[in-house]
Amino acid sequence: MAMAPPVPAALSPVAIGGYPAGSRRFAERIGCFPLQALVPTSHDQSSATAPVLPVAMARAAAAAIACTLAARRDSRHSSGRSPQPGLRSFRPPGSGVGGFPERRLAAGKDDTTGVPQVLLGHDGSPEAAQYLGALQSRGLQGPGCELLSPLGVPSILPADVNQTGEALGRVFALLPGGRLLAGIDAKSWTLEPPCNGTGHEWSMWDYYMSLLGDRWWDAYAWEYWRFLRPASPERRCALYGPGGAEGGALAPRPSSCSQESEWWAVDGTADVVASMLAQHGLCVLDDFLPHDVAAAVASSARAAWRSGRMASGVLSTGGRFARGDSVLWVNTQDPASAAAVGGAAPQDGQASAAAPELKPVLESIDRLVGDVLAPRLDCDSRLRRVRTRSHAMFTCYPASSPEVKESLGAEGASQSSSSTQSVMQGPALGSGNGFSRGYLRHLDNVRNLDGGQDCGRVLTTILYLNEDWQESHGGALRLFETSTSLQVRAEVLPRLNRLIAFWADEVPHEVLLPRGRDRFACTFWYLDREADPASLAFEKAPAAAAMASAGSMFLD
Ligand SMILES: O=C(O)CCC(=O)C(=O)O
Ligand SMILES: [Fe+2]
Repeated sequence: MAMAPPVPAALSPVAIGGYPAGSRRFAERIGCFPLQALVPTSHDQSSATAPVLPVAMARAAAAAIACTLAARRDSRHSSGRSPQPGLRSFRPPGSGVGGFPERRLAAGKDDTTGVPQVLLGHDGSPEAAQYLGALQSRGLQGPGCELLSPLGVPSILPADVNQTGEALGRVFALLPGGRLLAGIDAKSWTLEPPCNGTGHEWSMWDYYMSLLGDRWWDAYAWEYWRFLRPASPERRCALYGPGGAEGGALAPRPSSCSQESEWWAVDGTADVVASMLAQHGLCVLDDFLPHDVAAAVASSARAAWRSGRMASGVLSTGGRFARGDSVLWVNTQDPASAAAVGGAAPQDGQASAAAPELKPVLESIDRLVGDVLAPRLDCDSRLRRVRTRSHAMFTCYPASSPEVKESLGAEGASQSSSSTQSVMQGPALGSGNGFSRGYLRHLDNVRNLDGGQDCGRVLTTILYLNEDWQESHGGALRLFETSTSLQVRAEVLPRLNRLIAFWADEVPHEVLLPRGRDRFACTFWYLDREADPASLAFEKAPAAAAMASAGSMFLD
């Protein structure tokens, strides 16, 4: 992989634009590019390894922006109002439409010499002009910085948007080495990571993909890498112990409990496990089950995969590229009756196969949730409201071929000049065909997000099923902090008989690409809604237990 050219000192530390909180919907409305507009800054740990957006792509994206702006301008002129962002209105770059000065962009295209050269453009709005002026006064000036402004494109923003004071215009820039900076301009110049694992984010990338074809991946990866931050020292120390490595066991079985099969339910240990969930939003238990129980489930999952019964994971919104797993919903008993209601094919979440080996697993996980966690987290009303459990979902993330070019993975990270920074794998995407083989950052329940639907999921629990899984096999579950989307909270390898539990509505996470091995897991969700064809009553539900101890006559 080509190293990113050194960041010219003249460009640092200037940050351009970014999405202020709340502007995301607006971004969708005008079909903006989700690239953050920024220049590497001194506090950016990853800039040394941030890949360069390929020049060809930067040019394509810039031309696409210009085309979109021009198309809007034309249609505003003809219809008198601004159209919705139209994916179809895009004309391929190079067609010379849109009045974008290709000539000028070309001047920046082979600037890998380190001579600062920044080409800037904006949509002609006074705010954007002012914004650029301010940038220039902060160092973006001189012979290396050429202003392409205005482009003759009037502001695309409808008056009501201006009144919100959020979004003011648009600026884009082509930086040395082909970095394209584009974004919605706003009053705030704060740098904010672009996304928090929402469907909105995925729709944006869908849009982006429709503009850029397969090259969208470069942009995604670029932006991802740009913002990715390793877990904070405090979190690492609390989760893994001093000097502990990511991917290790978080709550190892104490040797004094070695004879217990449910060692985690023993009083002192149970307290540790519950406080881990309370403090960190997740808990991880190694040797969760007797080894042969876990091994039986693992072979059942592998058999399901080999038999071809697993189907591609389903997403309800956006993100055609977002997940690369195959899944099979299973139940402990013959699911035919649930699956074949009215002869219809089973829906997402409805079991379509029986896996009797799951019975002891379910009993243990129910015990963990109902008897260990719920009573100890009594002050957290989320667990008290749990009533049902989803069917179990077997997943397989098929191995990416060893030669998958992970241009943003360990190879890129190892070029980091910082010895304190760990080598971190790139985003959950396979390169080349633009499709994920992992699962891009998401939340299992988006109910806390603006306009997000509540799917009832409270706690996600996953049992991993891969014997001898090493770090070199990739495939970690990467969990992020809640509010800072690319700040890593923890990374957990999918080792056989490891159980993880985390809050479904609070912990964004992604599955990184497995390398050279298929990756198997079994997931259950605990829900705060009534049983339906995709879920079963959870007998150890804290609410039920409380009623039982109170001798409620309504308990059935
Ligand atoms: O398998 C994993 O580690 C996580 C999968 C996941 O995030 C999901 O299915 O929602
Ligand atoms: Fe998930």
